[in-house]
Amino acid sequence: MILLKNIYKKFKTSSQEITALDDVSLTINEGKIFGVIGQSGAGKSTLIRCINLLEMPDSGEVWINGVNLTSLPQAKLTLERRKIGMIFQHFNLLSSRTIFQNVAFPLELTGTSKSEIQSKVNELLDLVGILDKANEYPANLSGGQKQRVAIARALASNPTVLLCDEATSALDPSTTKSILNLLKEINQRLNITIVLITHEMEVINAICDEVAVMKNGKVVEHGSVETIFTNPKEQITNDFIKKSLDIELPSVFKSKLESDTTSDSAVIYKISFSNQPHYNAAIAEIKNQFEFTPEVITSRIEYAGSINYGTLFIKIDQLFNQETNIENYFISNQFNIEKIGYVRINH
Ligand SMILES: Nc1ncnc2c1ncn2[C@@H]1O[C@H](COP(=O)(O)OP(=O)(O)OP(=O)(O)O)[C@@H](O)[C@H]1O
Repeated sequence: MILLKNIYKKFKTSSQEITALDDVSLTINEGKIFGVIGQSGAGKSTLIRCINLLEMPDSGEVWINGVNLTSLPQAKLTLERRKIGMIFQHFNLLSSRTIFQNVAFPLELTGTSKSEIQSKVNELLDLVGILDKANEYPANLSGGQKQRVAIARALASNPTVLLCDEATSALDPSTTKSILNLLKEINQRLNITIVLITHEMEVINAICDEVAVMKNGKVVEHGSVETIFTNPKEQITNDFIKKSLDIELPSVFKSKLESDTTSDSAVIYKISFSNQPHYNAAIAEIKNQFEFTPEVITSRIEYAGSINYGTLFIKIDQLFNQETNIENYFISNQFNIEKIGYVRINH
C-alpha cells in the first residue's frame, strides 16, 4: 500500500514561488492500477516523483508497504527505492548499450551474478515480448518496443510498485493500447501496484481501477473509475470525460449544416448518455411508439468498468413531424439531447 500524507512541494525560481503540491493525501491499495489525471502544470509529475523521492517533498510523509520513506537515511532509502520501478515518456534508455545490456544494468549495479543476469534478463525480455531484439540497440527499435525495454528494466529488481510518468504520451494510439495491455498483464501476473499519470481519460478508462484528478497542486476528486465516471463532481473531471468521448459530426454533414429550418430540412441532434441500455434499445422503442426510425449518422460507446458512455448524432426528417416526440422521448429517458442544426434533404 502507498500512503501519501499531507504532501507539500514548492519550487522557487528567480522570479516566483510555485506551489506544485498543496496538501496532497492519497491511499493507493496494493495490487491496484491507480491513475492520476490533470492538465499540464497540475502537479502530476511532481506527485509521482515524490512517491520514490526523486523529488523530496517540503513536508508530509510517503509510506510504502508500511515503511516511511521520508524518514529513512540515504543508504536505507536506496534499498527501499529498488522496490519501486519507474518508466518515463521518453523511455530513458542507454543508447550505447544493447537491449539486453539496458535491462541488465540495474542488476549489474546490485552485484548480481552473470548467470543470474542472463536468465533474469531473458525472462523479462520474453515477458514484454521482445526477446528477439536482445542484441539490437535502442536506435533500431520503435517507440513501443523501447517502452517495452524500459518496462523490462524497471521490473529487473522485482519491484512491488511501478510508477509510469506519461508512459504512453509519445506513442500512437494502437501502440498506446498494446503498452497499456502489457501494463495490465504485468499488474495481474506479478501483482505489482501501478501508479500512472496521464492527461487522457482514455488511458484511465482503459486500465485503471482508481483515479485521482489534480488541479493546481491539489487532488480535487478521487475514487473508483466507475464512481468518478458515473458521478463526476468537478467541472474539470467532466471536461476530461467529455473530451475522451467526443466525436465530430462527419464533414459531409458539417459542410451542409444550416441554422434555420426550411420546408425540406432534416434536424440533426447530438445525443449523449451514460449508464444506460445501448442506444439501439431507444431507437427500437422510438420506432415502436412513433412508427419512425431516426437515422444514426455516427456513434461512439466506451465503457468504464460496467458503466457505458455514448455519444451519437442522429438525423430526423421533419416531413414525418415526429421530432418533438422523439426529443421528448430522449429527454424523459435521461439522454442529453442537443439540436445541432438542419440539413436539406434534397441537396
Ligand atoms: N524543477 C522545477 N522548478 C520550478 N518549477 C517546477 C519544477 N518542476 C515543476 N515545476 C512547476 O510545478 C508545477 C507542477 O509541475 P508538474 O510538472 O508536476 O505538472 P504536471 O501536471 O506533471 O504537468 P505536465 O503534464 O505538463 O508534465 C508547474 O507549474 C511547473 O512549472
